Amino acid sequence: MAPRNEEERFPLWWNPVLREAPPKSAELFLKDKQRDDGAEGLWRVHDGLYDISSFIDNHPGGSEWLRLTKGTDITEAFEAHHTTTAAAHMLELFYVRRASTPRNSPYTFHKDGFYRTLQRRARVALAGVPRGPNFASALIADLLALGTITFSVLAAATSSYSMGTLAGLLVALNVVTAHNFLHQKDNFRMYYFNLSFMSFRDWRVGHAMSHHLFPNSLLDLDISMFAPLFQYLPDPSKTLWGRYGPWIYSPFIYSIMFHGHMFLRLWPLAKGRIDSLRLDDAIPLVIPVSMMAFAGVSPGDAFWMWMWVTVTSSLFFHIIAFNGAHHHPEIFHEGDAPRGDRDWGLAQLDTVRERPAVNSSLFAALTNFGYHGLHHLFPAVDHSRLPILYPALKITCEEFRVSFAEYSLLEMYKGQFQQIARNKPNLVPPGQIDIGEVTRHK
Ligand code: HEM
Repeated sequence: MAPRNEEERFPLWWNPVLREAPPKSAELFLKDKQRDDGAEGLWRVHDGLYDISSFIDNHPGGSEWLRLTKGTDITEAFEAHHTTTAAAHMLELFYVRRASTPRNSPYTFHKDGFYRTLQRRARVALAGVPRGPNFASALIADLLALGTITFSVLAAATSSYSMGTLAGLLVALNVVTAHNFLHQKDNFRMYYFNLSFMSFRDWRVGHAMSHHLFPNSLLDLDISMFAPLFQYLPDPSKTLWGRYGPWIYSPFIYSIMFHGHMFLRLWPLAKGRIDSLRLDDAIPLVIPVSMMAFAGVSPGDAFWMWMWVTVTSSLFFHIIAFNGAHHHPEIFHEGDAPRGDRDWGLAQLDTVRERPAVNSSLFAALTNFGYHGLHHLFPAVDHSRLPILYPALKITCEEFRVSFAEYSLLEMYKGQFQQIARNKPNLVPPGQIDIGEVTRHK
């Protein structure tokens, strides 16, 4: 197939008529969707409008998913989060009418397409298997949370900034692990995420609804929120500084990002908007309060050690997160020629590369965004259960002649910076690779 022409290539998701600027926050992302999705104040799934107001508080996944998404098209979220057919059957009870506009999203979920085929196989593989954490997954998360507090207290007690750095590493690993839990039905381990000053609530929108469902596009907040500091899309208008500056300033920016979240948490307070704060926004205080309570240090000493733990954890977390599975010059980003088949599942695989080193154990996967392709395809399934789905993924990839490539950690680290430097769109769509080149998961 010949490379697609300019009009077909760009924009794929981004409709400049509808939006003046990419969304920069979870709030804006939802507002844009409410305006653009043709959901008419209800919930849109494919071309149907549904009023699920009466179901919000009974939703087995938790009420928040539905409350947050009122007035938007939830097709991708709905398809990806349910591994049984129960939700689809239940949805019919709430049907109101057909939507009057076509869907804004380019993605499809055809009955015999890649994702629906994989979903059917995944259902068989997961029959009788709980979707939530197994013992090991829960234990890893709990021990990391406990380790975070223990080492923070030890750092304060010994006034050791090396110990504080170790505590920072544990916070970072704890937060990446807690990310597994915020995708699932409400559970207490999702609160571990907030120890970092980030909020699991914001991540349920900015990460679960935006990045996960529209990866590497302008609707992906992980892309739009960090521009112009980190410009991942292959935009020909990038400046030399925009392309190569991150090679110099990344570590500094990574280190202060948690403080950025702290500022965002405190900003409503400064403006007297106490009602916008939730009880779980106070979770980061567990660290300094534990330092004072168990190490007996003064509030001032606890504060400075806490700030150090926050800086180091921010650095470690963002090294892991930014250099994860999505950015490399060979991976599809909006602006590149897209695959002709707009199946949602294929779009996930086109924007992810697996890293065997972080798929080598459950601990490595939980703390480094491992099993990433499957995690995107089935976000509500605990990481400990995902390996069960590899045979289904492999067969489906073979059937649809889809490559499922694996890169080394180093390739991905280098690739992330090379991707920021890339300003020319790839003209050859994903899916043009010969199946013989496919690297398969064992
Ligand atoms: C924004 C859209 C939605 C999201 C993100 C979402 C998320 C979730 C999550 C995380 C779970 C727990 C899954 C598990 O433990 O395996 C779940 C379960 C469930 N949800 Fe939703 N949900 C959404 C919309 C809906 C809607 C519209 C309905 C039906 C009207 C629905 C019905 C159900 C049912 C019946 C279950 C339990 C069975 C199953 O997991 O398949 N959900 N949902």
